[in-house]
Amino acid sequence: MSYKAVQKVRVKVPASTANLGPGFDSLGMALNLYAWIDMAISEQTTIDLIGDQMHGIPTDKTNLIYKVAQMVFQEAGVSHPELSISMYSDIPLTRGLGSSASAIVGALAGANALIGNKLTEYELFQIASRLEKHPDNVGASLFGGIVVAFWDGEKAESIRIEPDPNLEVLVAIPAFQLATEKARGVMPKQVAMKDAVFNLSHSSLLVAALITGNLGMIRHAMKDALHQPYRAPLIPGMKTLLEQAENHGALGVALSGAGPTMLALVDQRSSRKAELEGFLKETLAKEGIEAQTLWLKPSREGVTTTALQENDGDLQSFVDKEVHA
Ligand SMILES: Nc1ncnc2c1ncn2[C@@H]1O[C@H](COP(=O)(O)OP(=O)(O)OP(=O)(O)O)[C@@H](O)[C@H]1O
Ligand SMILES: N[C@@H](CCO)C(=O)O
Repeated sequence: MSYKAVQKVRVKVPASTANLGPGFDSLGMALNLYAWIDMAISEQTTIDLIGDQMHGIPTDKTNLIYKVAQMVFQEAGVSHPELSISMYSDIPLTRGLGSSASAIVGALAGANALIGNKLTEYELFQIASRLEKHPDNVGASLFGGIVVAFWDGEKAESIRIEPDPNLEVLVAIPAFQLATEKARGVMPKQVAMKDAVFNLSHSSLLVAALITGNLGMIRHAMKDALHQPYRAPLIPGMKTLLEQAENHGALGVALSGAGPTMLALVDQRSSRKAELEGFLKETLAKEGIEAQTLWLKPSREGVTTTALQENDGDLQSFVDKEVHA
């Protein structure tokens, strides 16, 4: 991490999947699907959103990235009211792949780089958790790998786990959006003790399986009684996928974050990948849901920043040359 203030910075931030089934609001994994943000201190604020992914995102000072950057400056006791911001993202919005967390973490890291990293990663994690109100997506986007975390309303703590090298991730991204707020709204305010114990034991077992590389245990551990049963009616086909994907080659299956994306963990050595992908797509199609499938890997790296020089190209040309190369 650089401690020298820079004029212009390029941020690369990974997508993330939260919960991994039983770890509601406490487990997250960074994925190798990325967003990029260029940020510079400027005379006048401009916000340039590149690509098809960003429909509906404001381009004035109400923009989340602008607002989060200002929080960093305020926390560090500096004033930079005008910023030039460009963003490009391959992370679909409002689908359960942590788009809001990527925007928050990207903005925190970018603004912090512009002021010579005055805030620590731990401080950024506190701000990010406060903003998202849960630490799972932001922890994964910030630290990379698999993150086990809590946020108690005041502070967040986390430990990062190195993902097993054989872990691969298949996501099925439905063509409709589901806001986290809506998917949290269907959950009960109180849960039965037996469901709490169910999740404690399964989440703990899942963490142990991920740490020890016991991939065969994932099918037993990746079960949830706290949020998926309530969210299933919002995603037709989800119940069938949860019940049957393991019979088609998945190590385990879960709703990704607040959905609607469905996620399967897969051993990359599996010979049944095509079968699993077909099963996910066909199950959703039977319910009239068109879904895009993507094969991903855990992203070992969290958010990174690179100082840009005057003559470095803009984000659009970087995306054309490097991302879509
Ligand atoms: N680059 C961005 N700039 C500004 N706002 C963004 C950006 N990306 C996401 N958002 C905001 O975050 C909202 C999506 O957040 P939401 O928590 O509902 O879904 P998600 O983060 O994609 O999924 P999940 O949290 O379930 O993984 C968008 O509707 C938008 O308001
Ligand atoms: N843990 C969160 C992730 C979505 O932002 C949830 O499931 O609501």
